[in-house]
Amino acid sequence: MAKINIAIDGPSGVGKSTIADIVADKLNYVHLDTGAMYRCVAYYVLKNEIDYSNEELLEKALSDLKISFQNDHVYLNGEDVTKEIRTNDISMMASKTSAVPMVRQKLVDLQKEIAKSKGYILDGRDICTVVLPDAEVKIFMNADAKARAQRRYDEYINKGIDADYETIYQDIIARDYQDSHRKISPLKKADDAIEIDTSHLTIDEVVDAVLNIINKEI
Ligand SMILES: Nc1ncnc2c1ncn2[C@@H]1O[C@H](COP(=O)(O)OP(=O)(O)OP(=O)(O)O)[C@@H](O)[C@H]1O
Ligand SMILES: Nc1ccn([C@H]2C[C@H](O)[C@@H](COP(=O)(O)O)O2)c(=O)n1
Repeated sequence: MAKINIAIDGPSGVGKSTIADIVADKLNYVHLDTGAMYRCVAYYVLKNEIDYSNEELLEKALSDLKISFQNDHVYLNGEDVTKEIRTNDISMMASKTSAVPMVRQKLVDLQKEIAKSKGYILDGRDICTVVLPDAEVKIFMNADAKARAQRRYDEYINKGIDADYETIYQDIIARDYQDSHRKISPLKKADDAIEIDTSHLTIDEVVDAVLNIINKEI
């Protein structure tokens, strides 16, 4: 069966990467988690104490970055940063640095290059609107902020990570605001994307809903 490209956007913690991973496995597609790329930039900026408002310093930093994915692991200049990029500090910094035009330019170009051929599922904030506006399937996943905070809280507790529901909820609200109010490529539903509200759906139900949409296209 001929492969297509699938674009998924949505706010923080809605389940984009969980669903994209499962669907990619079922269809034998490649999942590209674009949020992980923005997280790598944030990690590099924080680790090297780079003033990202200084264009010269930022340009040099971006030219030094080599991001790669292998077996569900994320590598930054050869270092496995899979766990390190998932902290709350990195989430908040990624939301800030992703609003900088030079950062977006570099990562969007890379993402477009990677998904030049078919068989990719990309998830992020601007995939349907900017990165893959011609994708055959475009989905906007949404869920109530309280449901998203509860899921993230449960995830941390299950992993044995200390967590406070109220802090997670406030961070989600802050990140939603930043990601959807920035000047360049803000998070928004593309006019032609199909919206799925996952607030009251299980992971399996969301996977089924996504597969139903895809099956109409392939
Ligand atoms: N429909 C669902 N029902 C219950 N839990 C879910 C559902 N979808 C995802 N989850 C859980 O919610 C958490 C957040 O999911 P995930 O990391 O995939 O979201 P995301 O949209 O990729 O987040 P981010 O944009 O912050 O990276 C995970 O613990 C995941 O297992
Ligand atoms: N296509 C994308 C993907 C991510 N971002 C920004 C905004 C997020 O707050 C941050 C981290 O992403 P996550 O891992 O939570 O999906 O990166 C973006 O602007 N565009």
